[in-house]
Amino acid sequence: MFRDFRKISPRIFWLVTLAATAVLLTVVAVPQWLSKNARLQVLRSHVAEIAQIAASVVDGDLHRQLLDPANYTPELYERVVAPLVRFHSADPEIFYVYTMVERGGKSLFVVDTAASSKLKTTRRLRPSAYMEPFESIDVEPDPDYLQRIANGETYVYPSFQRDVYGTFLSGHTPIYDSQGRYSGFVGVDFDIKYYLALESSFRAIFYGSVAGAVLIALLIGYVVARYHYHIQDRIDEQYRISIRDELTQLLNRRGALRFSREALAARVASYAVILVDIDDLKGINDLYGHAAGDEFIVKVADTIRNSVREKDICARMGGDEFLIFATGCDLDAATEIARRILGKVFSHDSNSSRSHFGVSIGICVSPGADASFELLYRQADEALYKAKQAGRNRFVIFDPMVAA
Ligand SMILES: Nc1nc2c(ncn2[C@@H]2O[C@H](COP(=O)(O)OP(=O)(O)OP(=O)(O)O)[C@@H](O)[C@H]2O)c(=O)[nH]1
Repeated sequence: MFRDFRKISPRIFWLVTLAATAVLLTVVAVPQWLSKNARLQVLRSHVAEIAQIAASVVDGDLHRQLLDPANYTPELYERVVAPLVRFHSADPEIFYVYTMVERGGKSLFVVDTAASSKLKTTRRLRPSAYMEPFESIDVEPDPDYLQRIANGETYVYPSFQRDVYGTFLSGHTPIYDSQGRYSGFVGVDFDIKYYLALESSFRAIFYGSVAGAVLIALLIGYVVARYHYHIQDRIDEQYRISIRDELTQLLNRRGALRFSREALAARVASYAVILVDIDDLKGINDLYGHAAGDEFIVKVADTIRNSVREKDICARMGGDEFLIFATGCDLDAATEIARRILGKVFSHDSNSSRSHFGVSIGICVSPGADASFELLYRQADEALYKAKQAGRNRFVIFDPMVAA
């Protein structure tokens, strides 16, 4: 039973498994990829909202004053950063919270909550100094982003960016003073580890789906390969039946023709066709019954099979006629086969109305590789006819001189 389960067509198994894997992985991976992007967009919206809330707690007038280094005092710095520190302490998932101003196309840090001793965080943060220039490592994806912020847009990077402080998804929102004038902007940074932690459960789902897809593909491959094997096995079986004679299990006429032509294609030095015909089978049937006739047919078939080499083709061509098609068989060898068969099947018939149980044989040997099956068969049949004419229970070799 277990062995039976292993009967599959290996080539079909791998082909179908690979095709099913490709289809299923596409079905699994494309939505996963799309939803991963969608989740990043959700995170970007979240970062934008946090940046907007952070901007709303900053006193725009004080921040505007601090933009001029001439106004800088530690007290003013503390007053500007204090509400952001409270905000940041309330949401420790945010990595950095700071404000900036643009000077000559570059961003400079103004205040940074990391610089305050009042910030409640467990992280080790690296504070930026007042008016320290911002250095990005990655290329800015949107070179006009400072302009867009100045125009009132909340700008969130398309994806995570590396700078000298780490790898962050950053959002920036403009700050306005009480007269509605643009007065720098707030920045909030979310660390990539925060994102990876959020993504870890989705990654587990992704790998689970991929493993599931591969398993299903293997199962589909197995079922199809098993079915293919089963169908092929049945076709082979039908073919085996279609070229065999049921009674004797020798090849039938169709099988004999096919294998003889294959043997002729090998173009060996000589071929022999030996036709064996039962003597007076009608008499055996009439006197002893059809079953006895069958029994004698089977006996002749077994004798023929045991009198030739394994590679020689043996067939029952019709009711009482048999064919031996032997490759690389000269006249001496063909004659020896005929003698052997005659000796083994002959016996006297005790009933006086019949003389014997036996066969007659016609032999035709073709020297050379250019033999034609039809011609050899016809000539062997002529020789067989002569054997019958001469009194049966004998073999006759086809003689081209006599035939001519
Ligand atoms: N028992 C049996 N008889 C068959 C079978 N096939 C054909 N026969 C019979 O074999 C006989 C062949 O008759 P013929 O061709 O005249 O040949 P024969 O009686 O053997 O006489 P000769 O060949 O001239 O010696 C017929 O009576 C068929 O009915 C079979 O499968 N089983």
